[in-house]
Amino acid sequence: MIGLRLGSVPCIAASSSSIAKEIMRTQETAWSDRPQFRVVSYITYGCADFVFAPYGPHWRFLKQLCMSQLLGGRTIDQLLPIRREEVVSLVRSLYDRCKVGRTSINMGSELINLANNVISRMTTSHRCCGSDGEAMEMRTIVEEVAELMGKFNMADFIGIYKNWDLQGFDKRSKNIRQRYDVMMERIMKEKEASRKKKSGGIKDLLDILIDIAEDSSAEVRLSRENIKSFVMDIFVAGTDTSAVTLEWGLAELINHPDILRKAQDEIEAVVGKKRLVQESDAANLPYLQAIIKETMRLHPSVPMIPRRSTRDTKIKGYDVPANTTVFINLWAMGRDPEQWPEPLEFRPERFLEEPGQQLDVRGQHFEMIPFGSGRRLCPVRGRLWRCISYRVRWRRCYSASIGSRRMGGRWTWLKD
Ligand code: HEM
Repeated sequence: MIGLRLGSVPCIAASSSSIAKEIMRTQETAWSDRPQFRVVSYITYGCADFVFAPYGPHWRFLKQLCMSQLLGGRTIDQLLPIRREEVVSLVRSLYDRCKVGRTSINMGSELINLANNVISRMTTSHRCCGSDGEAMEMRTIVEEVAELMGKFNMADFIGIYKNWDLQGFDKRSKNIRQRYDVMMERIMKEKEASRKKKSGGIKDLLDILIDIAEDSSAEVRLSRENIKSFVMDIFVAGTDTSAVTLEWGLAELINHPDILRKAQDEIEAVVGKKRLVQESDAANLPYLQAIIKETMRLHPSVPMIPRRSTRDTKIKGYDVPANTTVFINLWAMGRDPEQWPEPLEFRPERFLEEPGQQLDVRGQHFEMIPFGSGRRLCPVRGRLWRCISYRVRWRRCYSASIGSRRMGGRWTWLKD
């Protein structure tokens, strides 16, 4: 654990599973808040969303909605056909392009499109990568938000910079929010008009949110800002994370043909060659699951989880004042030699063979918490993302022909 002061803000960098456990489990109630960064505050209508909502009654209400309705098992199951259609459409398009000898395909952008389309159709019933300008605008906004949120903003840490926009982040955030607001107003008005005309059918997440906002007996009335910022949450929290994980997984498989072969063998044995893998097959594909865990261990798509203390606490005997920001460093935890023998090796077998390493990723085993832990654990935690896609910081382009050759010239598990 390292305690430091970033400007005027006391911070802790936590890089071991025992400290993560102390913060996220033993002292959970003191550490369930998130730091209020300036860019985030602009973009989320003053933290009216879920991801950055202060820990309190509003967050609790949204959490309960997420678990019971918005991202609950029933909704996720009802929206399965959307995920399946998008995955099949990508696989067909890759296969067709390989067949006509297209030499290189940028898998990073294919996978981010896939993740965007799945999230967009589940949320608003519209594809994100359609030809219309609105779809592209949503994608651009999500990319800009993700980029801005990842930057170090001096105004968050150094008091004298609070009133100056030296890095131009305030201006950019206001511009993004304005564009997003115009677009969401249009989408919501269309949705409200279409809801008047038809009833019944499968509801997307925006339908569910509008239902709740119109429910006069609801414990908390959702405002328009709450709805817009929640939709933004789903896009920002759901697309890049899923896409990055999948792209790293592909990169590791291409670089480890023996592991790829084993995964193919498992799929051929369990699923056969006549159909595509389905979400429901996952439980019977332990080696594939181990590959995904190993990918998340080495390449967590959320490398640092930010939390904030709401009262004075003690961590490992040290006094930690209220309003301290902690960065839980999942990247370092996944590479900790104390926990992982040969930590830099990509070896999925460690999750199947080695005693004590049969970990799951739902926040109970602190050696590896890619979805976080405790009350603020990711509500999806491995349910939805399995079927979506990928993107990454380095090595953006992969050659589909290399992938195909490495798979023995056949897209065996991809082929319908
Ligand atoms: C590989 C995919 C994903 C990973 C690795 C991931 C990881 C995470 C992590 C580490 C957190 C912080 C947890 C904490 O503070 O303890 C989080 C929070 C969250 N994630 Fe995910 N996530 C993924 C996919 C998704 C998807 C697909 C969605 C939505 C459709 C989503 C929605 C959220 C939300 C709403 C929160 C905030 C929860 C809260 O603050 O109470 N995530 N996620």
